[in-house]
Amino acid sequence: MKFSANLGFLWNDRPLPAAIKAAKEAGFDAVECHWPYAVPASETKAALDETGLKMLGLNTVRGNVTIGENGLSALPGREEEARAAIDQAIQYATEISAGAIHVMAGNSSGPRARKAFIENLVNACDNAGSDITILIEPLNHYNAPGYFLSTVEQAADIIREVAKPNLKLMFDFYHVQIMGGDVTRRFEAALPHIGHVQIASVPDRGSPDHGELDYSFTLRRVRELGWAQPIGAEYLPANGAVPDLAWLASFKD
Ligand SMILES: O=C(O)C(=O)[C@@H](O)CO
Ligand SMILES: [Mg+2]
Repeated sequence: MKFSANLGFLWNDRPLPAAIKAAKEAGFDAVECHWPYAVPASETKAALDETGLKMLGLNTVRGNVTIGENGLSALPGREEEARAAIDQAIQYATEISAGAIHVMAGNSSGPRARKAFIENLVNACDNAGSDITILIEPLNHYNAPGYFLSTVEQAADIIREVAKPNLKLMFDFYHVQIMGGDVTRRFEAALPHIGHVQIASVPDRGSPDHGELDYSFTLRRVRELGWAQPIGAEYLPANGAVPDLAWLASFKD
């Protein structure tokens, strides 16, 4: 299997270009991040070019994080800000040839929120073009209480309704296990919609070699089902930002 280092959590104690180089030295096949915007895209691109790693994805900004905002795209009345966040992400992703943008929904619920989310996703898919995948990710209700999107089934409904070929599901096993479990069957059912896969141990969101999910089984099944893209290692290192990587050698090709 191939793995992508999620630099939102791994090596997040250093500037993004240095984190990209650390991921390369550690043997990752790709990288992904959360919010790279403080670093000029030219600097991120230079590190990607130097290491030969691809940036698989980045997120749209969350809004006012000091009051707990967690995305803008499913917030009725905030359409202008949501569009600006999507435009910003598309521009950055284009400059660094990133593969995907995770459009963050935000904390909301109900039909007006759904309508706003769908309209923003249509706009994101149309403006991103065919080289950039737009991702939506269900988040669990412990880490993201009140988040608009919490299950893969809800996300699949939205993907069907938006009906754009470049809209896909971010299937994060950590969140999916917490929100109902049965992860292997649900992965298989969602497979046609999946655009990226992420992992972490449950419930502590640590390295994927412990906890209630057995990734040596789960990832074997993921591979048997034909998934060949790098899997995002999105976990919280046990001792700060430098990750424990014993798991990587045992899971990698
Ligand atoms: O929290 C996650 O899981 C993610 O993948 C992030 O991109 C959302 O902040
Ligand atoms: Mg995730």
